[in-house]
Parts: sequence; C-alpha cells; structure tokens
Amino acid sequence: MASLPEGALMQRAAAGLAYAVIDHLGGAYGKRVVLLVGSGDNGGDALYAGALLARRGAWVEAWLLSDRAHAGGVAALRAAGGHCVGLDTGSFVPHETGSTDGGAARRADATLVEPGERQRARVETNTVDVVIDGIVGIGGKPGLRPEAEAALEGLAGVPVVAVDTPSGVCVDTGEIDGAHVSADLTVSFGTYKPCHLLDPAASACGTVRLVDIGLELPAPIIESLEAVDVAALMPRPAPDVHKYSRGVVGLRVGSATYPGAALLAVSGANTGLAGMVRYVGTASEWVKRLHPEVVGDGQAQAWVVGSGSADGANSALAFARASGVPLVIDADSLRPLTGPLGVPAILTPHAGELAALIREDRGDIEARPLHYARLAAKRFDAVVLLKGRRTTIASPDPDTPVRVNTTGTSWLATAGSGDVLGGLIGSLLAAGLAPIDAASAGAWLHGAAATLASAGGPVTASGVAAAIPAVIRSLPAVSPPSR
Ligand SMILES: NC(=O)C1=CN([C@@H]2O[C@H](COP(=O)(O)OP(=O)(O)OC[C@H]3O[C@@H](n4cnc5c(N)ncnc54)[C@H](O)[C@@H]3O)[C@@H](O)[C@H]2O)[C@@H](O)CC1
Ligand SMILES: [K+]
Repeated sequence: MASLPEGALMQRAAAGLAYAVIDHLGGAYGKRVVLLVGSGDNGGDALYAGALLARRGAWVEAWLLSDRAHAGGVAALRAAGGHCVGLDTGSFVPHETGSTDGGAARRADATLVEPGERQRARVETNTVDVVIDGIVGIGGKPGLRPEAEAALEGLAGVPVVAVDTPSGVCVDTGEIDGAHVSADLTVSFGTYKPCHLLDPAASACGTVRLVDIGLELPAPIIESLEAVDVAALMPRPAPDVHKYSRGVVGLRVGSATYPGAALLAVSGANTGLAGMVRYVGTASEWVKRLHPEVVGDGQAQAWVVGSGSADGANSALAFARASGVPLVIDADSLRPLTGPLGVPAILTPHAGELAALIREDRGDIEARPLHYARLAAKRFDAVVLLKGRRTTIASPDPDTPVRVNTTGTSWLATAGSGDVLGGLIGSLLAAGLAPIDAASAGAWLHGAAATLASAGGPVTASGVAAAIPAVIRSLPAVSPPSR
C-alpha cells in the first residue's frame, strides 16, 4: 500500500465490482441500482462502483445506513449524477473514513445527504434491477443492524451483489451469527476469504468472483485446491515403475449386511491410481466377480476400513492398525476411536458421525465445520475430512492450512458415495500422497467426477466411481516436479 497512491486499491476494487455488476446485469444503461452503504470502506467501494455505473447510464441511488459514509465515494457518486438518501434522515455529519485503504484519513467537507435529497420519495423497489451490498466487509461484526435489516426487507426479491463479503456473516470463520445478506453474486477483492469457502456462510455468497487488486498476500490459513493443484498431486507412473512400487491399497470394508459398501469402496480404489487393490471381507466373491483385478490379503501401503463394516468394524480397524501403514477410517470404524491411533490416518466422518465421535451436537458441527474439523484433527492426531457441501479437511498440524473442497453437485448426496470416496482416498494414500493431500485431492476428484457423471441430472455412487479416470484425464498438464 505504501507504494501506491492513496485510494488506488479502492479504485481497483470499485472498478472490478462495477464491471462484475455490468456483466451480471448484461449492461448498465437504463438499469436501476440501489447501493446499501455502511460506514466503512466497504460502503466506499459500493459508492465508487455506483459512480462508474451512473456514468454508464444507470440510475443509482445510495441508501446511507449510518450517519457516516465514505466522503470521497459520496462526492464521486453525486458528481456522476447518482443520489444519496439517508434512511432515517438523521443529521449526516462529516467523518473520517477507516484507514484500510491508503492509510491516510480523509475528511468530508460536505453533508452527506443534501436537503433536497433527504426528503425524496425513494425508488419503487419493484423496479430495482440490483442491490449492491456495501453494508460491511472485512471490518464488520457478524449480524446486521435494524436499519440494514429494514432496507433489505424493503428490497426483498431484488438480486443482490455483495461487495467483498455478504454483510453480516462471520468473515474469518464462515459461521453465521444473526441476520445476514444472501447474495446472488459476491465480488471478492484480492483473495478469497474463509466465508467464501466455508459453509454455512459460503451458501450466502452465491457465485463468488475474485477481483485481483494487486495485493501481496500472507500465507493462507485456509486453501482450496484447483484443477492445476490436483494435477500436480496426481501420482503418475515413472518409466521404470512396477505394480508394487505404484502402491498397494487394501480394503477391509463391507459386511454380510452391506456387501454393496465393499463393492463401491473397491470401485473407488480400483481406478488405476494405485498399482494393486486388495480386498479382505465377506464380499470377496462379489468383488472377484465384478473387479477381477482385485486380489486378497497381503501387504499394503494403506488400508481403508469401516465403510459398511457393521459388526466387523472393530476387528477391521485392529488389523489395519497393526499393519502400521497409513489408514483411511470411515463410517463404522470411527465409532471405536477414543484418541490418537499411533499411525498416520484420515478420518472421513459426516457431521452426524463426527457428532457421535466427539459427543457434540450435529447442528453445532454443521454450524462450525472449521472449528470442529480442527478440534477433531487435534484430538485424534489425524487428518479429519468432514463431509458436507463444502467438505472441510483439517490436519493435526496447526500450521498446515485447512483445505475446503469446492467441487461437486448436490446430486452427490446419494447412498454409497462416501464408500467410493474412502476407496479413492485410500488409493492416493497408497500411491504415496501425504494424508492431507490424499484426502483433499480425493475429495476434489470425487466432486468433479460427480459433476461429470451427473451432467446436471441424477447420478449414482457407481456412476461417480466410473467417472474418476475421465476427470483425471481432463486435468491440466503440469510439468513433473524437478528431482
Ligand atoms: N483493506 C484493503 O486492502 C481494501 C479494502 N477494501 C474495502 O474495505 C473493506 C473494509 O473496510 P473497513 O475496514 O472500513 O470496514 P467495513 O467497511 O467492512 O466495516 C467497518 C465499519 O462498519 C461498522 N460496522 C461493524 N460491524 C457492523 C455491522 N454488523 N453492521 C453495521 N455496521 C457495522 C464499523 O463501525 C466500521 O465503521 C473491505 O471489505 C473492502 O470492501 C477495498 O476498498 C480494497 C482494499
Ligand atoms: K458487503
């Protein structure tokens, strides 16, 4: 910031925001835009973007929700032909804006709402094309104040573009505590924030669009893999490779009650990412018939246990643990866990399973996935992959960023898809990926395979497994790591 002229970052943010709004609306000319403007720089972004839209022929009205507003933004909007309205027509006084954008405070030298504007009848809300939410951004506390709630109520049904973050959500944790904006589009500046990735707040963001404003960013505490990252993690056979050196994954899953879980877990593991798949359990005959490549008991570089294991869950876990190799622990084998396992492990609970495991309320876990994934990772000294719309993957090492998965479709909420995921992660673990990488790359591929197989329609767990190789083929080419 020190090297930039004052206000440069805000101008970049506002321009990015305005063009995103123009894209969203399919143009600016003749559109009716209401800005909801809070007291900080988030409101400043909205006002400058409003000025740009007004210059492009939009009709723009700013509702100033506080007795302070970004003075430069107000002046710019007025100069471009936009209007400012105070909701409660209080006395609007000059103020010093926050110092996040350039450091120096700016002092307004005019009242924010001119007398003529103050009493104007406000726009008919059913003619508004878009609301720009500049109530609060990264400086806001969770929840909305009554004037913001009232304004949003009056504009119910109008599409909302959120500036940086949907106002009211907790930016740093993705939690929700009180009223908040639900946006159709969120335009984030510089980087994604936790609320853009983590549920429940991520569900309030709508589509998230990132505008690069040239920030130099610190190391993240949360990250989300993209296709190129997954491509770089994929095990690719070297020329001198053989089936054992590519890794052997073993599965002790399924039971007489749930033979299908065994077949699905094997289909997730048996996509060719590892050199060999072993299966031990009651569904052996079925596995042999449907997956002739799969062999029986023996040494493995990773074991998958618990999916549909029913009464066999404890012994499957005990056998696998005794092998000393990394484990994927799913479903029924999560139940006997009481603490660290002594071997590298990935636990793959959904919220209900994690609730039972750590004796918490399922609703609390769904409301605070980041918190509980981290807590469980620490307690069990294992990578914890907490399944959900935004699967959240925490490492026991507090310095390793938490990974949030963004691939997938709600069609993936289907029986057996978790069994496929466990097998897939096991094969990546056996192929030599670190547990956090195996879990997060597995979640990414699984979600992407579901989207591919679904193509907008229904999908089954078998269909997801079948689509995994095609997803891997479609990953971008990456140069191999230098030795
Ligand atoms: N930091 C940066 O590098 C940049 C920041 N920019 C913008 O600046 C924003 C941050 O600005 P600020 O730090 O001024 O903070 P905000 O504008 O996010 O909000 C803080 C202000 O809102 C009030 N407030 C807090 N919680 C509230 C609530 N729940 N309801 C109503 N009012 C509440 C506070 O009293 C304070 O005045 C970013 O989100 C982004 O939009 C951009 O202009 C680009 C550069
Ligand atoms: K906002």
